[in-house]
Amino acid sequence: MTRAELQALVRTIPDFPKPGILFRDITTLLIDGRGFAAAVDALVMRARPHEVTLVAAIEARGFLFGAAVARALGVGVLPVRKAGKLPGPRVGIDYALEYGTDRLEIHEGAVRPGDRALLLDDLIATGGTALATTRLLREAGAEVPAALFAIDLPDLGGADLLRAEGVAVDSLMVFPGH
Ligand SMILES: O=P(O)(O)OC[C@H]1O[C@H](OP(=O)(O)OP(=O)(O)O)[C@H](O)[C@@H]1O
Ligand SMILES: Nc1ncnc2[nH]cnc12
Repeated sequence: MTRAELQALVRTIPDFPKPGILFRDITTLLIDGRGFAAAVDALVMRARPHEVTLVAAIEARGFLFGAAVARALGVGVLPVRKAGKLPGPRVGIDYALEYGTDRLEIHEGAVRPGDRALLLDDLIATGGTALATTRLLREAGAEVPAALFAIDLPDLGGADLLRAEGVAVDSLMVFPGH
């Protein structure tokens, strides 16, 4: 499947969840068996050279790709969760979103010293989520050599911010504009 074919499976919905936001909806891609398989396969291909020991997937849409990619790589998947979901002792970080603020958490001890974590999410916009997750994982003792996204919104600058932190960033689809 070409990049254009994959891109055609993403629906754009204006003014969701707030006026002025062009929401890139991946549910249409997910329910298309060929599209989902093509996206996962392409993410796995990009992930392999980084030789990661763990996939860190960000709640909620990141879980969908993260678990599939981790299984294909033969490594574990670390759910990076929104505040209040994890039952045990946890470490967390607050961050700003394109449309609000939030907090992400992982369990204490979820990362082993020397782990090479691949950050995985459906989309990068301002980069607030990915940057906060990178810092959280690094503070917990992991290296974060690379981050992969199904979609990059380059005009919001998130991918460049993450690269400036020393993370290799790649994505399957690029949507210019907001
Ligand atoms: O680059 P940023 O500006 O930080 O935005 C990207 C994040 O926003 C969306 O998640 P959202 O918080 O809407 O949560 P969801 O996956 O639970 O829908 C998306 O899935 C990314 O995680
Ligand atoms: N424009 C957008 N579309 C879908 N998810 C997003 N997360 C942050 N910005 C987004």
